[in-house]
Amino acid sequence: MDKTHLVDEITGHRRMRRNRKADWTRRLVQESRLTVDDLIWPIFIVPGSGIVDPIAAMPGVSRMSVDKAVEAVREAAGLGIPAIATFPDIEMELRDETGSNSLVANNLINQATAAIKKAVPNIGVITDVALDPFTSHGHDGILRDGVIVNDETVEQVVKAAVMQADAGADIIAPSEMMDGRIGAIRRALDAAGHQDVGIMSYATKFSSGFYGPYREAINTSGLLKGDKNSYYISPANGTEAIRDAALDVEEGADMLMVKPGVAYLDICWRIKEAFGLPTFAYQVSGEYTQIKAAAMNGWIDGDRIMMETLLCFKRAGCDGILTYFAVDAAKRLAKSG
Ligand SMILES: NCc1[nH]cc(CCC(=O)O)c1CC(=O)O
Repeated sequence: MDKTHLVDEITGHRRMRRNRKADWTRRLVQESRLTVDDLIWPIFIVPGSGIVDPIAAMPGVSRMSVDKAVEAVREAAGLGIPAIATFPDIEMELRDETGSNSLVANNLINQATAAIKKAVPNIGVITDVALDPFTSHGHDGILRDGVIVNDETVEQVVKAAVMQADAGADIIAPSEMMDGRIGAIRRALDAAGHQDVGIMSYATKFSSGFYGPYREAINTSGLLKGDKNSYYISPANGTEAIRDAALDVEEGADMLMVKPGVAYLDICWRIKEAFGLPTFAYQVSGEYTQIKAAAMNGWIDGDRIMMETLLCFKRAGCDGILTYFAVDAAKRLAKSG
């Protein structure tokens, strides 16, 4: 039997492979593209100087003292990366029940912001106001009688946000998922003269096992009692996530984030469709580590999967990605011209 004829009968004139036949056709029809402009690089800061301390659970990622972070950020800016996000790993002695170090004007995170903005003024600095790096229990808010208290936490987070803006932060990114925080932070920033400081809301932050290596990086895993289910969103709930994001939009968020990333691409798509705000995904520590670990075993092509996952965020509607791969991906993008 004539095999060509058989295919023709089934497909008619519709042959999808025509557009895939050569490199030039594939380039012509490519829908989504990843560029260096899409990348935000999260970094970990430690006290001291001259320190580059590898994080065991995140091969290729290190905690850096402020001086080393400045050097690394200068390199990132040179590669064209538009923004970084900072997370502090502070001394255990400074952590307490209420995370009071978050309200010290020249704490580690604010020192880092000031130094980075001074040395590399053209890179955007995004800071988180959650209390987990500062609390002795590893929770994102203030713990009273076993409960993370919402309004009291918001009050503190608002003050921390203003201090971060005073230190030079360009965008405040609240990740602690307390109700009402976006509006409260917006009002406080405006009252303090920081009208131009933006808010990237961790609008939909899911209660996820993918955060494991991050908690090692900032040394909260040993501290954390219980889970974060009373403030993060259940991985089962997409519609609830959209409602939560809607409130953040109403309260004045400039940008929205979905976290974690790859397992939540449906949320990215829904958020972008629903609000049209600049939408970002956070490819979190566990996602990074999965790829790295498998690649180190020779089981997958790590670079290929890095680029593939980042491109998939773009296809899912994201305007950009927070990723520990940012520098590696930027280098690859520079090479491929
Ligand atoms: N405010 C907490 C916070 N800030 C950043 C991350 C995770 C980032 C990552 O896993 O890469 C988390 C989650 C958590 O520890 O519960």
